Amino acid sequence: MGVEVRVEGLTKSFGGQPVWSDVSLTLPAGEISVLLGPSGTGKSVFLKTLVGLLKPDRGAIWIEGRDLARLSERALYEVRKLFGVLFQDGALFGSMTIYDNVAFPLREHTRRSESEIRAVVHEKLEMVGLLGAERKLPGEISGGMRKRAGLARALVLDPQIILFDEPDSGLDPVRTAYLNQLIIDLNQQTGATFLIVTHDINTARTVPDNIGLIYHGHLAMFGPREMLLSSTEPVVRQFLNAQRIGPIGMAEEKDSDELRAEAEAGVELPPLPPIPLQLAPSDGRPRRAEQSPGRWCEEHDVVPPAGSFQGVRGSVWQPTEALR
Ligand SMILES: Nc1ncnc2c1ncn2[C@@H]1O[C@H](COP(=O)(O)OP(=O)(O)OP(=O)(O)O)[C@@H](O)[C@H]1O
Repeated sequence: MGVEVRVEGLTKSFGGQPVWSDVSLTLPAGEISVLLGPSGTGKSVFLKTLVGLLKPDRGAIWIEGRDLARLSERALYEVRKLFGVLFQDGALFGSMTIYDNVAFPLREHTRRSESEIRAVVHEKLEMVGLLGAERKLPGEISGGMRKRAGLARALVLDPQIILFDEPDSGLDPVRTAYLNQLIIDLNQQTGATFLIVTHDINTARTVPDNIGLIYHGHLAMFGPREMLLSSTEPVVRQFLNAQRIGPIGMAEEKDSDELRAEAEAGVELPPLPPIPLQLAPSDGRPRRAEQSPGRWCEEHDVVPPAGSFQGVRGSVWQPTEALR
């Protein structure tokens, strides 16, 4: 089962320039959370700070009673084993086969024999639908397969927390749909706590249990999926509708003159799109943190956007098919 990650008042700057300040949120154990935000707002920096690759200026990251921000390098080395990270491009070693790439953390961090390693590597490659590709080099497989290989490598130490940095970047919509289903199924199988950084609105709307939005150096919002998807905050509406109208500009934030001009021109953001159903696991069982659709809205007296919670849930993922 995954572990809770509690972030309190986290601030990170480079050369005196804050990337984001005072970020507080809790990733509930075993749930899937998504982090959204315009480009350059520091989402990757946030993931790197969580895993201890970057040190925050202030604040705490509580995991199992330990504050990662205050641990020594040695203690951090141990805590890092709780994490699996899927970097944007899979971050595979180009000269190593897929098998050796996936085996790498086991050879580095454990004393397992080669036959034990083989069993784990095969198990994880099977989980991501890559059995049969072991002898290939990263350059010989597609971008989607490289991401799967990166994911298999992220899984070999049985992490409690898995961080995904834009898993869908560079993938076509069909591959993105396969990958999203794989993410749901892996969460179902492993019970680990997932945090996904993505720009894909469809992923953000259907995959997570919780959503956060970083904007203008702060965490604008973080909470259950329905809270964000029904929010009337202009920045949320603009982002979810992929509009130019609203507070987010080309170079991050629009100034007050630009916003006034928009208001005077009478341009308005369109209403929020309907809230879709969450993706369902392929095993036909409910998601680990399943809530009935519309429950959060009902409990908080929020009227969801018209047409919400309609349609058919889920799809069946076939690993062998995904390889082709
Ligand atoms: N090691 C570093 N040293 C100095 N500045 C850095 C470092 N890493 C990131 N930055 C800066 O921090 C800011 C946030 O970068 P980051 O890559 O986290 O944004 P992002 O939200 O993930 O962007 P995108 O969505 O485009 O991937 C950028 O201005 C970047 O130049």
